[in-house]
Amino acid sequence: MDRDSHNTPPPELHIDNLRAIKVLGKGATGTVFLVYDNSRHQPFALKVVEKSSSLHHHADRRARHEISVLSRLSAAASHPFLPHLIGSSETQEFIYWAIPFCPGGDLNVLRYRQNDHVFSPAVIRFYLAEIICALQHLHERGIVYRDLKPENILVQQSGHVTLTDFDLSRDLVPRKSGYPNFHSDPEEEKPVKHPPMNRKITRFVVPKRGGGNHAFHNKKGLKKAKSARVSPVSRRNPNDFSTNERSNSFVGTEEYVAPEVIRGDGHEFAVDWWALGVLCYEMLYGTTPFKGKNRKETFRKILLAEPEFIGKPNALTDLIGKLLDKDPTRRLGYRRGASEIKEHEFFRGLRWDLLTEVLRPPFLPSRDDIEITEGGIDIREYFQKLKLPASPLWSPSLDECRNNVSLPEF
Ligand SMILES: Nc1ncnc2c1ncn2[C@@H]1O[C@H](COP(=O)(O)OP(=O)(O)OP(=O)(O)O)[C@@H](O)[C@H]1O
Repeated sequence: MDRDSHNTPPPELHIDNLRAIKVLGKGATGTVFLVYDNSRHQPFALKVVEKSSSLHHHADRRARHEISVLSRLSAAASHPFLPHLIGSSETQEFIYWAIPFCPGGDLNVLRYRQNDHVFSPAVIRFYLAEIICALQHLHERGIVYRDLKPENILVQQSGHVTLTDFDLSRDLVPRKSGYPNFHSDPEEEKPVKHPPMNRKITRFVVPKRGGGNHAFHNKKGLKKAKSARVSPVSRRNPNDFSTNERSNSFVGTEEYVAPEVIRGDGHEFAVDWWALGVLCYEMLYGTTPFKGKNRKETFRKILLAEPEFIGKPNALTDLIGKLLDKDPTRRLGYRRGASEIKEHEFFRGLRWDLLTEVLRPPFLPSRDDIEITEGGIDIREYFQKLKLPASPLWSPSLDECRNNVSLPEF
């Protein structure tokens, strides 16, 4: 996003005029605050990225990329299961933008609240249907999401879902005919080996061969990402940032990464359908299908192991199996995109056109979730305090720590 393409923020969206009610979450790049705006009489979520963050290379570029995706998504009528950009701005220190607040938390938190930490097939059907519609909307606009996981699926006040976090998304070139795809790239990537890493801290990119500022060579000459989580934006040189190349960057959250990404074959929209299969499996069984003791084992399983299903095969396990086809060209959704998945038996009888009309989604957030605290948090001060050496007089609240993961450099 260039500076001029920013939506001009309304004056009340200036960071110095905002007081946050609480920290909603912290991700690898940003801190998300709940902000109550008097003039709008409704709260919104404000994602704030520190430009100079020492933890994240090119945090500003990634933030701009996310804003630009959000503003594209908001340009025409916004999609009911995708966020729209309320406004964005920047100061010398921060880039920040506002999106609607989702009081229901994310699907991971919601799953943990269920008995046995799993959702019923009926609930899975509802959420999957909405996620498929959101992905379809992105794919039709040439955007591959690349970061589908329960933590990025938020529940709106209405109980419907919204996808969040677009900084790893990428533009692809549609095929001349049929479902959009990458142009094929004859150059093949070698498999990349990675040290073990925990799921919570695993979003990473291995750059396309020959590129990438943060790549380094290990003893075997294989490139590794220096940072645990470097977005594709930071990997691209300016000429790369166009839409006309197949991506060989390595992106995603370890347990959700598609086999073609690990193989370095270049990847396309089908990675989102793979991740949908993993998500569906996790919602059904409470664990992801290829989880190993460490990253190496997880990747080995992703490449070689078949998902294990418990009990009798049924429409849902059939759907998962077809989404988890290791060959992306045979994977459900590869040929005709979301339409192919919507036609699967698991969704038989579902009125896709009436999804938004469902008045009683499986879970409705309670209205009392928003407590407006006196005074609130001064956002600038919040970041300043983070820079101070740990003091017994001030420490982030549990809420503030919830998603605060440290990122090992390697
Ligand atoms: N609109 C929203 N409403 C409520 N909570 C939100 C909203 N947006 C984000 N959050 C919370 O903030 C957390 C971090 O947000 P987000 O995933 O966008 O940040 P990030 O830095 O890009 O994270 P990641 O590490 O996944 O890249 C989310 O997991 C979620 O808990």
